[in-house]
Amino acid sequence: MSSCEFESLEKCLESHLPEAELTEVKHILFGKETKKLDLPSCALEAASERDFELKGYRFEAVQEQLRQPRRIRVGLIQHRIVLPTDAPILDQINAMHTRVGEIVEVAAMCGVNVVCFQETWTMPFAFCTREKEPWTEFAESAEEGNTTRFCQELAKKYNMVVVSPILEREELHGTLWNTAVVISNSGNVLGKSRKTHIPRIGDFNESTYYMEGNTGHTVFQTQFGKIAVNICYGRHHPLNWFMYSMNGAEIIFNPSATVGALSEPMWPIEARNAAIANHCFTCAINRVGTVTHHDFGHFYGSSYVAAPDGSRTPGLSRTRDGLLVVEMDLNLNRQISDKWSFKMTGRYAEYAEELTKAVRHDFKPNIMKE
Ligand SMILES: NC(=O)NCCC(=O)O
Repeated sequence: MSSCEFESLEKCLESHLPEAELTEVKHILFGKETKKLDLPSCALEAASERDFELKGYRFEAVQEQLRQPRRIRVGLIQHRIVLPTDAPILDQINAMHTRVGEIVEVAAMCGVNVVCFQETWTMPFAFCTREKEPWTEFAESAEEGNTTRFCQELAKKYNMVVVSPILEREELHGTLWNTAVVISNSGNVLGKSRKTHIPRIGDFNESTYYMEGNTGHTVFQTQFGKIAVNICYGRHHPLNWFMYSMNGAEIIFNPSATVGALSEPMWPIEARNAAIANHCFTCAINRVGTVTHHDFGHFYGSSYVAAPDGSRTPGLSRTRDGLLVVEMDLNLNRQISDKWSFKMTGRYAEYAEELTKAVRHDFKPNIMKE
C-alpha cells in the first residue's frame, strides 16, 4: 500500500486492535477521550451524497459556579483541488468556491460558529513549480476580492465567522502575501493575518511568491471567542504560537499545506503541544490530494483539534475531503491554566532580556568552561 492510500492511523488501530487494548492505546495517544457529537441526520446524509467525510467531537470543561459555559463549535474543512491545474483560472476558483460552499452548508446544519479553510484554499499548491505564471493570477484583494465577497455571503447567510486563507494581492504596491482573511458573522471583514514565516525547505519555494507577513500577531475578537491564525510553517515556531496567545487568543487556527514525507511525524505533535503550552485550543488543517503537475508528494489531510489539557480529536482522513466539527467550552482554557500555570510561571521578562542580548551580532553565549 502506498502512503497516499493509507486512510488514517485511527482507522488502522480500530481495525487491528482488540477493544480493551484500543481504549488504552487511544488514551495514551490522544489523551482524555473526546466524546462523539451527535450530528443531525440531514448533515450526515448531505456529507455522504456530496462525498466528504463528516466527523464531530466534543471537549468538555467542568461546570463552574461563577461563569456560564462558553460552548462554541468550530468547523475545519480540508479538500483536494476540484479541476485540473491547467483549467482556466477562474473556473478553478469557482469550482473550489462551489465545493467549499457545499461543505459550509453542512457545517451550518451542524451548528458551526467559526469555520476555517486550508491554506491558500482557492488554488492548487503551485509554489513548488517555481513558475510565476499562471499561479500569481490566483492572488486576490483581501478586502475586495471575489473570494472574500463569496465568504462574506456565507458568513451572513449562516451567521458564521469565516477564516479564509488566500494568496493576497495588494494592488497599491503590487505585493503578494499569504493571508488569512477573517470575516465576522455579520459579514464584515474583521481583518487579516499574514503568514509570519516563509518555508525554506525542499520544494516549498514560497519566498519567491510572497513576502513575510507584517501584521504581527493579531487576535480577532469575535462573538464566539478570541481567535488567531498561525499559517502553516508558523507552526514550527513555538514563539509564534506563543505571541498569539500573549495577545489573548483562545483558539489558534493553523491552516496548512504540507506533504507526508516531509512533515507527517511532526504534524500530530506541533499544534497539540502549542495547545498545551499556551492554555488554548489549536486547530490544524491540511489539504488532501497529490499535485500532479510536479512530483511533490501527497498532502495528507489529517486535520484535528487539540485542547489545552493535552487531549485531541482523531484526525480526519489522509485522503478524503472532510469537515471536522468540534464543540469546545472555552472555559477549559482558564481551568487548565489554573491547574498547570505555564503562562503564569513563564519567566518572560528574563527571557526577553536574554533574547535581546542573544540576537545582537556581538552576543557571547553564557557558557561556563573549566
Ligand atoms: N505551506 C507551507 O508553509 N509548507 C511548508 C511545509 C511545512 O511546514 O510542513
